[in-house]
Amino acid sequence: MLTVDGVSRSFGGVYAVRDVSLDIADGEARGIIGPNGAGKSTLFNLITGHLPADHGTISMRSTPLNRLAPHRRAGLGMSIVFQGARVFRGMTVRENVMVGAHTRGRTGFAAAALRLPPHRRDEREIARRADEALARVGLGAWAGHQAGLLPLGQQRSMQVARALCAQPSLLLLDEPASGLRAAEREALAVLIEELKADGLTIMLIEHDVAFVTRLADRITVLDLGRVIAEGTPGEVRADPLVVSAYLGDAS
Ligand SMILES: Nc1ncnc2c1ncn2[C@@H]1O[C@H](COP(=O)(O)OP(=O)(O)OP(=O)(O)O)[C@@H](O)[C@H]1O
Repeated sequence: MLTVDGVSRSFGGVYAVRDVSLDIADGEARGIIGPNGAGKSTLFNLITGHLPADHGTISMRSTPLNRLAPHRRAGLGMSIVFQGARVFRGMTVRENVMVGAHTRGRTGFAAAALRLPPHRRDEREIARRADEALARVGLGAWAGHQAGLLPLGQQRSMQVARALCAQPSLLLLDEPASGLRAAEREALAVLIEELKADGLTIMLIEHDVAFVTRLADRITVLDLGRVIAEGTPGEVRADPLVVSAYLGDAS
């Protein structure tokens, strides 16, 4: 599905991501863990095209991505839920989700967010897709409600629906469980399991090792921008390098 080959990115001479290579199989759930500042979010931004790489190549289903802008990559089936993704609180849940489809539609994300006049036919189709995505994450009944009224856990599901509205084959989730209470985490974990069962390929950045261990087929561990370990959750947790760099007492 996705191949990252020797990718590096530095800021002011300091590597945020250094010579990282990954191969994500179709239908795989890949966890990305590592201490603060390890380069996890930067890696996602390199994959989505929100940041250009200094070196290396990224390809999706053998299509080289390096020269493609984020919306072109989205068009190839890649969708991201950013860390702390924005909720338009005064808009309805459906409208919040429709914003996601505009990354693939003719009208842009900004126009959607500002509610500029869209193309009508596009708009009907996008509303239909948004309702489908909302039903998929269990928020069908909330479509017409103001997004700001949703509890945090359901706002997170709404953001997943926003990403699903673009009909991705690869879904990137950057710390989707952060700030959620135990019951909300559990609901999100079940949703991610269901999406995986539907055949979606998933990349998941998460600090909560138990959460990522439960969901990931394989885990990649970053430290100081480099991959220091990769394997099944069991292999990674047993790796002495990982224990000293990251897991510490949590292992
Ligand atoms: N736009 C930027 N400008 C300058 N430095 C940056 C930028 N983005 C990231 N960095 C630096 O790159 C390194 C990696 O940051 P990144 O946010 O990718 O780590 P992370 O593993 O996602 O961390 P966290 O778990 O805290 O979210 C850090 O040292 C960070 O300060």
